[in-house]
Amino acid sequence: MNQKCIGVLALQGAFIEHVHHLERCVDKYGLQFYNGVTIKIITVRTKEELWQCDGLVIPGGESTAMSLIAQRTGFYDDLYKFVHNSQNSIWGTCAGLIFISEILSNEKDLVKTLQLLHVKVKRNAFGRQAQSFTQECDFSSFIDGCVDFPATFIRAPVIEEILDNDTVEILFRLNKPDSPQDGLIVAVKQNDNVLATSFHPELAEDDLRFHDYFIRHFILKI
Ligand SMILES: NC(=O)CC[C@H](N)C(=O)O
Repeated sequence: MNQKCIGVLALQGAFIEHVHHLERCVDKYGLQFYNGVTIKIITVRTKEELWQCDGLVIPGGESTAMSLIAQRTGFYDDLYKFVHNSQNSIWGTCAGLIFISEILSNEKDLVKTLQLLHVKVKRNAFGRQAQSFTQECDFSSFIDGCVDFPATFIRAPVIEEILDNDTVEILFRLNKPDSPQDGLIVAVKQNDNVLATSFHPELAEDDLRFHDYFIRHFILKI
């Protein structure tokens, strides 16, 4: 059977919102638009669940807690192996982005990252919870016609530096004229299997465009 399984890491954080968005993509677009491929969505807490997957979404939450739980439960090594296999597709959002990154520029000792994405990341780069915001972003350079995506940033990280320009491509820089945040890198991809966003597309109510993009381009490669 032509099936792909997408796991959402459920150790900690905002995983259920990703599950719901992915399930709604499957209900809405499904076989007809996904080249006849059946997509199965599962939550991942164990090695057995992980190794069934073709792709893994690592959600937002708290990267310190996520990495600690992964280490304490002995899951870190499997996660490391899984994400470093280029056959698998990985999407990190917010804390998930931090967890997959190679280097942190601040609070380094608090997170043991998976060292997958060749970038340097700054945690909590926009300040505290109170400085969280939602901004309409034009993603049409990589998602057809998507000129008005409501991207929510919650104690979000930014990508301070791309460490390998051959593999990492900047997808989006913040467009905030007259603000010190203008031009900050908040979405990248690495090769054709790793996606990372500072913001939370799973919190865009009734907007499935980002999850559909992940399924099409990273899981199905269409
Ligand atoms: N919304 C989020 O995922 C916040 C990330 C959190 N600030 C961290 O460092 O892990």
